[in-house]
Amino acid sequence: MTTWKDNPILTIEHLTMRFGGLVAVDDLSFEVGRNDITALIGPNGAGKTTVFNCATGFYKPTEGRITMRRSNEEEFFLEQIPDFEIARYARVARTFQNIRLFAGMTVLENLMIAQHNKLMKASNYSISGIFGLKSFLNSERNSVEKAKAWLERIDLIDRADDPAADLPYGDQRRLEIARAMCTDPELLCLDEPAAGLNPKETQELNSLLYSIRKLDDTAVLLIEHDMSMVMEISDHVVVLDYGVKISDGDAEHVKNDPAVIAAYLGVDDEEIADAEAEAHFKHKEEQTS
Ligand SMILES: Nc1ncnc2c1ncn2[C@@H]1O[C@H](COP(=O)(O)OP(=O)(O)OP(=O)(O)O)[C@@H](O)[C@H]1O
Repeated sequence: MTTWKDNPILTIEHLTMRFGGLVAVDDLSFEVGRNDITALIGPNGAGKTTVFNCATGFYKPTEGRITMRRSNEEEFFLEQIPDFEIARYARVARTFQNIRLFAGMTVLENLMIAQHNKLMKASNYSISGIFGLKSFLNSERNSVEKAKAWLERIDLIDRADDPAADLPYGDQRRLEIARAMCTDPELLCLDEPAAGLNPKETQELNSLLYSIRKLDDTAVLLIEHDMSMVMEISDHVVVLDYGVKISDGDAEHVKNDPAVIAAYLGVDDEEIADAEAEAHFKHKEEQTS
């Protein structure tokens, strides 16, 4: 079995991001495996979204290197290139914490618009599309087919012509992922994909992520607070606290790492149990006095 160290698609080295006096990410290094689902976890404000924003061109890091290695062996230093090049050439796609579908467009149109760049190229960036240029028509047909195939996969083909805003929340989340997948990414970055989902929707999301890893050769990097989901689906987990990496390994390793337990709870279970017993005792004493 290969690991993230043997075959990384993304390598983050000494990444630091400062906002004035605040160090949001502090000398962070880790790898994302090409065949893995990798989770970036940590308490609120740990710096997870800042890492995503640096890797996808929304922020220019203060220091550090972020190397994306495509399957054709091309390398891109993501900290140096603009966000549209990261998506188009380095093939990194992302979703955000809040849903960003085009609510008034149909479900199918949302997947078509993700393929806009390809269609523009086929039209030679001119009005050739209007005159029915063959290359444009072929490209348009392929885009519709791809969009429909994704709707089949996420079980929304029957809702293709409905406005995206009419879908239940869990379906909107999966549609966003399908939209990102329509850009043919090699690395898919998902910011809290399970937030707000019920257990059934979380299971549907997990199946989708497993299938993306297996069928699409796309690595998945996700930020998530739902620990049971993270521990179930992740091959690799990286834990941040106050911008610093405190643990890095498989789910089993991270789950049992005292540094992680302390970061999430502040204190260990025994101390919590003792404190609860003491509070209970005091309460009883107050009642009897
Ligand atoms: N644009 C910004 N300007 C100033 N401070 C920022 C900016 N973006 C993030 N921060 C700060 O950087 C720190 C890390 O924030 P970040 O959003 O990356 O954390 P997070 O781990 O994603 O948190 P959460 O789980 O709550 O989403 C926080 O203290 C946050 O306030």
